[in-house]
Amino acid sequence: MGGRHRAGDAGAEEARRDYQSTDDDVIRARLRTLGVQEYRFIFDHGRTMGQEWRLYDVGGTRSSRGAWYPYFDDVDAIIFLAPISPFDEKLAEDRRVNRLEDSYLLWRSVCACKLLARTQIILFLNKCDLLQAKLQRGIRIRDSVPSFGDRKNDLGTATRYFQQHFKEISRNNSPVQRPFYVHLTSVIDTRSTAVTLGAVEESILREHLRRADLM
Ligand SMILES: Nc1nc2c(ncn2[C@@H]2O[C@H](COP(=O)(O)OP(=O)(O)OP(=O)(O)O)[C@@H](O)[C@H]2O)c(=O)[nH]1
Ligand SMILES: [Mg+2]
Repeated sequence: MGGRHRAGDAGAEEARRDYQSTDDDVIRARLRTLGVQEYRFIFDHGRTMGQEWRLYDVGGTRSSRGAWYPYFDDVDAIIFLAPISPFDEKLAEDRRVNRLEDSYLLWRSVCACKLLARTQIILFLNKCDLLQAKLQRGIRIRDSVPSFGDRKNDLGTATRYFQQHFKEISRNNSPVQRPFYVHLTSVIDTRSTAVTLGAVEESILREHLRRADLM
């Protein structure tokens, strides 16, 4: 599978040569993740300098989820991106399903997965910038999420509320108790994302070393 993806990447590289895109263009390019993308990289600074990291980006649409399982077997950590701005939107693949509800269900099945019982799972509550914009436009959460009730319709209250919900799902469904790692993110903001990823790198590394020590 790796070979096929690398071949695909080579094509994309070809196309990029004539066109000098900025990082921001790349980040905002409206590309859906199709299939599983593998990225290998080596940090040129920091504690894991020189070590290879492998990152697999798996598509989140319902039809892509079946492809995840083989990757769960031997993984140090999972970064689960849950977009929290679409609390008032439906899935493209099933117009009856609220996108936030769908993220809750998916989060629950990842937390409950026995293969991942001892895997570190790091939750990114993502698209906070878009959530903020929606709230500023006056869109009320409780109109789509009745349980939100009379709480203040602001970013801090909303993120705390959603975070609490994800935390409870993790606590109630994980086969073995696990720490709850969460970050509020807007991944188009490269500077703050770099800080978040630094913390994630540290945390994965610490866990990796702790396990190596136990073995
Ligand atoms: N404003 C903003 N846009 C974002 C953020 N994260 C992703 N996007 C944009 O949202 C669009 C769709 O990306 P994602 O929602 O990550 O979806 P995807 O990776 O295609 O979908 P799956 O991997 O299948 O779940 C892209 O144009 C991204 O640049 C964010 O935090 N803020
Ligand atoms: Mg994606």
